Amino acid sequence: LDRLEEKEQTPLQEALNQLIRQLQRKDPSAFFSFPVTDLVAPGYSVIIKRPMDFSTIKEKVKKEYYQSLDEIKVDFKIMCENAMIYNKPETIFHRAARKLLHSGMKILSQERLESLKQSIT
Ligand SMILES: COc1ccc(C(=O)NC2CCC2)cc1-c1cc(C(C)=O)n2cccnc12
Repeated sequence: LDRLEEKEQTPLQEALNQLIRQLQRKDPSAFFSFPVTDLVAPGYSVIIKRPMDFSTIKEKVKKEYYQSLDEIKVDFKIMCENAMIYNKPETIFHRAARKLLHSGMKILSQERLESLKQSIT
């Protein structure tokens, strides 16, 4: 394939991107769409050792980093937990993270992932 042609998406990549779309709908303020910078969050890069956001997760899907549906759950949880570590409980970001984690765990539930796995094989 020459550089410009989009590579075909694998079934796993399609399923992962479908899950990410469902998860991002639960982040209407787009607080989790892009990496948090030290500009908007002073000291962030010192406090948070494993930054994660939806754009990074999508990049990892594109680079075929995830070998199974379950692996995206790890990065999704890190992304939400980072926000609950850095931001104080009463902030809009901490509250948004707790809500996103809760709804995301339903979207990424074992039974949901199991049935998606059937559709991939
Ligand atoms: C990609 O990150 C963001 C993008 C946009 C915004 C944003 O719209 N901020 C305005 C709402 C109050 C100012 C906030 C954030 C943001 C996310 C976060 C997270 C996820 O911790 N954050 C923490 C402290 C300050 N800002 C943020």
